[in-house]
Amino acid sequence: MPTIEQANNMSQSKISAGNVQVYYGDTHAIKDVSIEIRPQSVTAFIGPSGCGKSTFLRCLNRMNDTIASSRVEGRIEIDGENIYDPRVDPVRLRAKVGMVFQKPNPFPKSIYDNVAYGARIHGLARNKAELDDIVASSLQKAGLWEEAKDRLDEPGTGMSGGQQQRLCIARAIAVSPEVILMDEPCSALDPIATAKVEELIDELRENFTIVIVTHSMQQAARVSQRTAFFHLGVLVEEGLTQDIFTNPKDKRTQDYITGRFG
Ligand SMILES: Nc1ncnc2c1ncn2[C@@H]1O[C@H](COP(=O)(O)OP(=O)(O)OP(=O)(O)O)[C@@H](O)[C@H]1O
Repeated sequence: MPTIEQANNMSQSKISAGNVQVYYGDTHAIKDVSIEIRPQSVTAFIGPSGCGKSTFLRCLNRMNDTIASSRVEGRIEIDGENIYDPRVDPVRLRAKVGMVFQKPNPFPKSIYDNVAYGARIHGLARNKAELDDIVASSLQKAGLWEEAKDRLDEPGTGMSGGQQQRLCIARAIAVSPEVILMDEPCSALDPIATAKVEELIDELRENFTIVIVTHSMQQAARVSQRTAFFHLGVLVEEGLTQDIFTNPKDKRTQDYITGRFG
């Protein structure tokens, strides 16, 4: 029987993972990880290099399927649906669970076409006017409309690094995802662009469930409501961000947040 708190956690979950193992060939990269991720909030994954944060993040939209040597075991459900069910189409899953990467990676296309790309593939617009609306509203939600509206035909790659990352966020938003996974989205950005993306993450959580991998504990503290600390492939502890940073339960978390390793 789950405790009342566990039951509450379960009923509030957007993503529920149980006993997840990930292997790369013989390397056991994720060891028995179970976690509940809440909707409309930001969950940060932190931990020293190589602890498995990105590997676990990639499990949540089956990006690991693209790595031949990787094998995922255990249970991962989004809205109660097993995302590893063979009937699930990974392309549709990745529209529902979008991803933003470490380095901004706009397509070598115009700003407009970068944002319109996924909407076209998934047939989300019936005509040009609807596509225009999707592009405009996605750029607005990504906080990029003012900077982009007069240069929609220019290449996305001609924007600054911070603008390119917000363009990639607009591209992810354009296919109406429910979850956005971010793998160190600010690591290639300067402090001003980082602050803009962090502000954006805070706004986006009203409408999306966000999971962010970050090397920066300050960033985790600024943007997330909950934090999960990974070490050597194990999820050591997960909880309210303020508790993890001020009153961690596990000595390994304490050592990491006080800079004793990592
Ligand atoms: N494509 C891959 N093939 C083989 N092993 C991999 C692959 N990707 C990751 N690993 C291994 O899995 C483990 C976890 O790596 P992962 O990149 O998930 O960690 P991380 O915590 O995100 O690290 P970092 O913070 O440095 O990005 C490491 O031992 C790593 O070497």
